[in-house]
Amino acid sequence: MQITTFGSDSPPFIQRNPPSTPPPSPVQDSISQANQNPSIYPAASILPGSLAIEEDAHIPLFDLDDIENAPTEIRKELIKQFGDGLKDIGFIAIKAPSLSAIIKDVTKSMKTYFALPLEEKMKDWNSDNSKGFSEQGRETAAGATHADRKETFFVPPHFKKWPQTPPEFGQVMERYHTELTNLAIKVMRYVAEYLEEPTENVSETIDTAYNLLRLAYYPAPKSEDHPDSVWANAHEDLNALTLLPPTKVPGLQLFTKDERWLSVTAPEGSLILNTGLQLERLTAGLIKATLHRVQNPGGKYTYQARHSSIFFASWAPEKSLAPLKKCVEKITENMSEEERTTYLLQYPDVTVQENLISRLIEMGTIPNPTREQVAELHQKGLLQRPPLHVVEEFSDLFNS
Ligand SMILES: O=C(O)CCC(=O)C(=O)O
Ligand SMILES: [Fe+2]
Repeated sequence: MQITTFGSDSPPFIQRNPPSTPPPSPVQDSISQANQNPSIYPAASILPGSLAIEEDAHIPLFDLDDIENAPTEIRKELIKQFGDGLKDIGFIAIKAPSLSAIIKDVTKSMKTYFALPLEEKMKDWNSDNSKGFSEQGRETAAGATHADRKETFFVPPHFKKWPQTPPEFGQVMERYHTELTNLAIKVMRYVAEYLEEPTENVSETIDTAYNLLRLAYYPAPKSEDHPDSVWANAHEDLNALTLLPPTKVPGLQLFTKDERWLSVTAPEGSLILNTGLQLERLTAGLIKATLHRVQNPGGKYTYQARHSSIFFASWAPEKSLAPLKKCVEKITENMSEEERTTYLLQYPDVTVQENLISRLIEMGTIPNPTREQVAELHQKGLLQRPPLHVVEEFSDLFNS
């Protein structure tokens, strides 16, 4: 099965929404609390400044050239800081001045495109929502009461049906896709070095063929918008790693380990980098996918729109996400044998593709999975948080 062509409500493969029912596992506590407790997982509001996140996450900024050119001992230290940033905060920034020109072109093209009348953009809509344009209201996070307030243009690998306006759109996006694939491969080499793994275990199958680009236009809030509707509801990314340029209008927020929402910003000429569920599985949770969302920050930005170009790097569908031995040793070193066994149940030996399908079922994006699909995924230790209707339909499988 092709991974990017599921019939779904939303472009698949990108985000894991927080589950509507809190997960039982202790390691998911922060997420489940976030869902249950409105004071730490507040509904968004567009009222000026009402929920403005003024506190910045202060994500660390790295220069990959510094790492590359550093003498051995300093390189070791820089790699440690780089990996610890991903492990402890989940988001870092990397300097990318050579990409400034293409990022400018991408932003210009997408601004022109999204400013077109809706009827025009709808010509680029595809019924399976897995590529091209999607209008507002197409994507609702599981458990959320309102759809994300955004329009998107989704560019899967080998995309060919480019919009006519602006004429350079396709060429610009293809160039951006290639540049960011190269950068993702480079970043993964540093991740491998941090994990003390051979490069091929980590960066090998990051390839243009699996990487996806999502252009997002978040319209300026209007006074008639429902106060609970946000630009993008809280989620974790499903892929291996995500790269995105900082935007003029802020709005990206991460959920910290001590359960606070903080704003994610980075200097111009850099890219923000966060990691997704594929890397979480491969590292047995050593580098976890961090919960994040996008919402208008209020204040002087209250009535401003936002444009964002998000690049999702992924491994090949057949790659095994069985946790790497060294990562397992590190993360479980202080656990008892029993704790270790329980902990590792959440990271079974599954492929990228199996993980993706199970997540899409959990999110409701594949609403009617077959009995065979459910049985196989459940037997592999996936579908740990199945939607209620799936449990009811296949209760014998879940009770066995
Ligand atoms: O627009 C952004 O800043 C991030 C969007 C995002 O998290 C996503 O599309 O997965
Ligand atoms: Fe995301």
